[in-house]
Amino acid sequence: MIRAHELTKTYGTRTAVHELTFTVRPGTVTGFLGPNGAGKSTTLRMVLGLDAPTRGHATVGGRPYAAHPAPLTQVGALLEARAVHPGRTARAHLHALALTHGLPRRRVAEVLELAGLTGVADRRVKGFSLGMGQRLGIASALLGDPETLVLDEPVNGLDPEGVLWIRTLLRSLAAEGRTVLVSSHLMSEMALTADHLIVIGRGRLLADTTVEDLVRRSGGRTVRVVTPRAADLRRALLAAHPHASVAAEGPEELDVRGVEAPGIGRAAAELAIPLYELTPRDPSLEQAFMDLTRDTVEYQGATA
Ligand SMILES: Nc1ncnc2c1ncn2[C@@H]1O[C@H](COP(=O)(O)OP(=O)(O)OP(=O)(O)O)[C@@H](O)[C@H]1O
Repeated sequence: MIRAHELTKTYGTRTAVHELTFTVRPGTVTGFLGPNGAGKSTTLRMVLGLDAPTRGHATVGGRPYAAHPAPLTQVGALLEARAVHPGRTARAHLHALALTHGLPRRRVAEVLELAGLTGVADRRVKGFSLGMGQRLGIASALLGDPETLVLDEPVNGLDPEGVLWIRTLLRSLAAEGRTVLVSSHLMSEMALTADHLIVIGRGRLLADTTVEDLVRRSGGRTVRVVTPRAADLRRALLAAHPHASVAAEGPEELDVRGVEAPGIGRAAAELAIPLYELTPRDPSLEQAFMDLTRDTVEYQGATA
């Protein structure tokens, strides 16, 4: 379990994290989401005792990270910055880590296997691709068989196979009852990996909820309709369903909210209006995320 209570970090006059309070529960993957510069890394660094909060506090397994006698067996962490000696092999790096933390040597072979690095274990880390480096970071995080995992942008630089591997790994670690907190700026990735989401923007909490709830809040399902008589169908739908919203997306295209596909089909049939397409659409989670964080994005592009 991770708890943050009114966690705040200021740099001079700039507030990077503002009174964040949240709980990350065991047995689930919790996604920590926010646009670039939202304060995710700063928050994770405070949770891991690498940055001192200006105010507030965070605990992991009931104590501040630094108060654990053997932190690596409590919390495994992958942060964006890699601190691996480039001249060392992956195996040597993990051995050194195991040795300094009093962990059994046999664990090294286990985590190399778990991270899919057995075949390259005796190569020097400086020759590793970004994806192999991420795998080594995750192997290091798992070395102490920790109850809690904190991973900052773990899928960065991974190929699709690597992304799938991380997703499956995180879900199985959570299924074993561990606490898994994973940050990302990619909503689509989190939707496939996380059960629960904590969303921040400009250092403030924007949502602490499930993926389904976020979809519901973003307005629910719509139906795309393509018909040569869009204007007639729009009038008929609005007359029969005054609370529906029917937006013209083009001369032959409607976006209907508040009437399900069968209702639209029946209304069209009654007026003998031909339908070329009737497609229920779930709101894109990416859209839900953008709606939520729109006002907090630091660097907006022309299309934002
Ligand atoms: N050491 C520092 N000194 C001054 N400002 C900092 C420092 N570290 C972070 N910040 C600022 O704090 C804010 C939050 O940064 P942080 O790296 O935590 O965001 P993030 O959500 O992890 O972003 P990204 O997805 O881009 O990694 C940013 O505006 C950043 O410029």
